[in-house]
Amino acid sequence: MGGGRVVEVLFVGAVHGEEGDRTVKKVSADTLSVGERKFTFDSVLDSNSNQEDVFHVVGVPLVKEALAGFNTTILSYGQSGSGKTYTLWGPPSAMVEDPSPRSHQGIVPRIFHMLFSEIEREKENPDRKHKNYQCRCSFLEIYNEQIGDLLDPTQRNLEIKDDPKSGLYVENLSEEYVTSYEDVTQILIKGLSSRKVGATSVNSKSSRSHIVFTFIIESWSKGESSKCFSSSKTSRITLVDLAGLDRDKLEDAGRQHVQEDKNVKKSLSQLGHVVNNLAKSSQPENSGGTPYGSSCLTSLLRESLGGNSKLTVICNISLNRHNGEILSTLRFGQRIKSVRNDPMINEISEDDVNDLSDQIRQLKEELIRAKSDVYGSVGSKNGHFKGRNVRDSLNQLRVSLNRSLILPNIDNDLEEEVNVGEDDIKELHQQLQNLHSSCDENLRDPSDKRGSIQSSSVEESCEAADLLSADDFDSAEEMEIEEFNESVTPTGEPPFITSTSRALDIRNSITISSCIHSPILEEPTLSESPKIKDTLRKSIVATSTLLSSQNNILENSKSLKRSENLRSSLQSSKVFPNPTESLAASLQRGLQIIDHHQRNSGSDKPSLSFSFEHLTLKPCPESDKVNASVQTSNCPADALLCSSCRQKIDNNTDEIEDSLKTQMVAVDEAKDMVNDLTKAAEREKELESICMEQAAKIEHLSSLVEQYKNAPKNEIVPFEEHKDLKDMNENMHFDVNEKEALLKEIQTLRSKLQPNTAATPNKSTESLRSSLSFIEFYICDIFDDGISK
Ligand SMILES: Nc1ncnc2c1ncn2[C@@H]1O[C@H](COP(=O)(O)OP(=O)(O)OP(=O)(O)O)[C@@H](O)[C@H]1O
Repeated sequence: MGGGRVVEVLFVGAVHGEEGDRTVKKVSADTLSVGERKFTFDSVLDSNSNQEDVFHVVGVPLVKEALAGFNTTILSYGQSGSGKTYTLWGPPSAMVEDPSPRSHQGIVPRIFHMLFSEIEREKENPDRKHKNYQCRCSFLEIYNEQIGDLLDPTQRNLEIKDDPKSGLYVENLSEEYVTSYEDVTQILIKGLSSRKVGATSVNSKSSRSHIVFTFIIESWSKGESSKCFSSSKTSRITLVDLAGLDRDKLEDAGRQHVQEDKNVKKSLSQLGHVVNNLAKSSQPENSGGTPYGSSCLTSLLRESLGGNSKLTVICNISLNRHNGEILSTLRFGQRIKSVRNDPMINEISEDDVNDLSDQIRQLKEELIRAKSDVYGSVGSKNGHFKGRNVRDSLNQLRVSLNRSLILPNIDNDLEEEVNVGEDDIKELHQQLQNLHSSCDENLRDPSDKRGSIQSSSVEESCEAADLLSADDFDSAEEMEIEEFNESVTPTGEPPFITSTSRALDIRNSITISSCIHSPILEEPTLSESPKIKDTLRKSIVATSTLLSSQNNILENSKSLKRSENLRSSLQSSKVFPNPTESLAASLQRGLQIIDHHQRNSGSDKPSLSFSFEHLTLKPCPESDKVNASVQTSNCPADALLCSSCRQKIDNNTDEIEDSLKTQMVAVDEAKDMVNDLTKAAEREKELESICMEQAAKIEHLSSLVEQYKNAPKNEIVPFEEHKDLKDMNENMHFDVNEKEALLKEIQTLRSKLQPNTAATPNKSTESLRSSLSFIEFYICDIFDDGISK
């Protein structure tokens, strides 16, 4: 037994005679035997001892402990008629007597006689004249599992309430302030006279209820230099007289008696459960599963059993009772002896209060600042980031990241096509007509071998070109799809999707299609732009989206500018007399259009973008054109190009694929970043919640300190509130590790935004870095200047 945990068990009673074949004997000052079995307690008193002896063993230590600031409890336990009431209170007639060794006065009046004597002595002590006491008491009984007020018998069936500040209390239980021993004895007499009594087989005035007398002492020591007090102590004395069990049934016991007996038995059984549980766990912190709430008695004794109180249990036995009852009482004494309580001096010093007061003032100021920062209506103290909070910033960050995630998606690149305007298309149409004219000229030269080879094809192409008009573009996309489907080979591969066409396909702006449906096109004579044939009208693919949004696009100054650029690009194109050269040039222009468009559209979007500059094809030298013409027999798109161009396109396709891989890496990084930021947002939410909790604590602490500092000294402040102050003070601090963790998160995010991070666009990077800086600022603001200590 140590660490301030004290459970004293005394044996009090008439120890004499024999019970059956077993003799009950006091063996020593702390041991008794029942037959061969020995029981050791802190003290054993027999019939040779009187009330004064019991008081010296139990009462005197209690008074000293109570005045020192400890909570104390006496629990009187034993079978009916064993002397519990006699030991505690004594006969009513003796209550008003002056205590004397010979008096039958119980230990309770003796305790209060001594207590007030001590208080008076303290007051008269010139060294301690600044010490003041206030005492108040209550008296209740638990009868048939209902709480009644013994000082106001009209108050029946009172309820136990749980207050977060002061703990459990009995609602509406009257309290009497007392200033003298006489005051207390009057109250004891009044309360005891109201107690339910009845006849048992061994006690004509047996107590039918458990009674609890509670006495609270508060003291203030004034400091020499202080206007208030230097320390305050509060202690509670709890005196419990249990109803006794009567195992012998009275023959004429009525229904009421049976009910009383049943309730007494039940509540004592639940007390035994609680004690067993506490004895097993033996550590207050392990008493979480203790069934205190199983009865009114155990609920009210929560602090006395395993809590903040010094506990004394008086086990009364009478040899007139059954052997089993004696053993039962002794076993209870043994079990409760191993219960560990955790008593402490309930004191609060002026320094504590001043510290708390300062802390509260500081916290209040910081809370106001933190609130204004969190909710952002007035901005931070430095005037930065007005009207924003961290979550807003994170949301913006997330939106920015999402944009970056979407734009590299190849499937969505159709948007790039949309920006080709109607005028651009018309210009292209004009370009085709020019090519058509060129084609006609070639046809008119029969001496040109290449021209004759090309003739049928070109004728077909020219027919196609004739059919091409601006209106035809309305259905261009649909036709493109149909054509593409038709051109898929039995192996499932589009026959003319070469490396070049794949590269173009990626850009989705120009599609090179072959003329496989025309036998003419089987000839290697395709020397014009692929737009010549009707099915090739879709060589420039204008999506329906594009057409439907033309007006909007044209109204947009940027789009208009792009259109103008495109137009001038097209207008500057010359018509090539040679069909192959013309085709190559057409391809080149198409690529230039795409390139130009990509660069322009990329300039106003913080998106990832491809550079197609490296894909631009130059017109082939004349020597290569002849070869190219020969190679067009199977009409694959790349077959229309020279070998060096093809090689270049192949290489470029690889570059695009590499570029795509890079974009995918960037997408993954961005996704990781979003995840990280989501976590950071959740942390920020937790931080805000901590702020709110802190606010509640501050409010409460503030009211408590104000109460202490401003209340007149003759007012009573409940003890629980002192304790609360201490507890809250201990829990007041923020964990500085939280700040470090948050800043580390920010650092990690920032490292992902370094300029060398693959494919992260500058504009987005700047935005992200700015957001991170704001979050970092916010965290430092909260922790460094704010609530942390
Ligand atoms: N040590 C003692 N000296 C003289 N009389 C005693 C002593 N102990 C008990 N008595 C008397 O025995 C009777 C029963 O005692 P008491 O009422 O205190 O028992 P109890 O344990 O409180 O019983 P119950 O549980 O039934 O209320 C009383 O009349 C009391 O005066």
